[in-house]
Amino acid sequence: MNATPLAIRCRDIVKTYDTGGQVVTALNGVNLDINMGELMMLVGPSGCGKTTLISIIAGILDQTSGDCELFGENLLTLRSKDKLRFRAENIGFVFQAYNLLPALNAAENVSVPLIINGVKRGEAERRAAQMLEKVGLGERTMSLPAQLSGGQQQRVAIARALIHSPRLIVCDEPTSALDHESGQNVMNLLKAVALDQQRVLVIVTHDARIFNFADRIAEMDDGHIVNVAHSAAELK
Ligand SMILES: Nc1ncnc2c1ncn2[C@@H]1O[C@H](COP(=O)(O)OP(=O)(O)OP(=O)(O)O)[C@@H](O)[C@H]1O
Repeated sequence: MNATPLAIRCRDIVKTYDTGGQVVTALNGVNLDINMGELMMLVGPSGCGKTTLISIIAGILDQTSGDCELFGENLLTLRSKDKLRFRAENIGFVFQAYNLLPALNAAENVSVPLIINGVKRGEAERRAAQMLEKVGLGERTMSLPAQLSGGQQQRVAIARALIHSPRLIVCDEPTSALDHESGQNVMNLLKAVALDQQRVLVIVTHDARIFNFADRIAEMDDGHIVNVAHSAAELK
């Protein structure tokens, strides 16, 4: 018996984009299992399909064929309303460009996922302030994004991704806009605050400086997974 429950199960995933008669095959038969409690990195050259794969895992894109299950749920079969709710409850996102709302202060930005999930504004901002404390920004709850450094903005984005306790945290190039030290801090934070046996982290990155934080690294090329390594030393 496998003691580690499966968080993500991808089987024979194919994704084609049809752009005005020209068909691009972005994923060409991807098979991948990711366990609960695991930090999985997806690496590979530009255009190999990393963003497409995390978008399918997170239910933002539908695959052309193949099966993808997230926590035992096949998102393709959900009605769009149920899928939106499932995503809002279960997934947190962290992006390279932080994607904070510039007119909202840090606490307001962090409270957004709670408000989307029906929590009242006052309660949401109280919990957001607590989460900002956890990521070391307790003093900056009222700051606007423009008043924060890149590393601080990324910590606000992490607080926002975690505030509603999602089981999947998806990060697209979370450290590539940061200097080495801020990148290491952000990864330490993600590993310490985000990752436990109830959650799974999937991180798309080109940043070799953070490969050592991964439990496994899936290498992609030309729409395929070509290798799954347990450390940077095993990369092809
Ligand atoms: N919306 C789209 N319409 C048409 N083609 C697309 C679309 N999105 C991606 N593609 C194509 O699909 C392939 C995979 O793209 P994808 O963005 O998933 O790769 P990636 O590995 O994330 O690249 P990068 O590291 O540059 O972000 C590429 O050939 C890309 O041009």
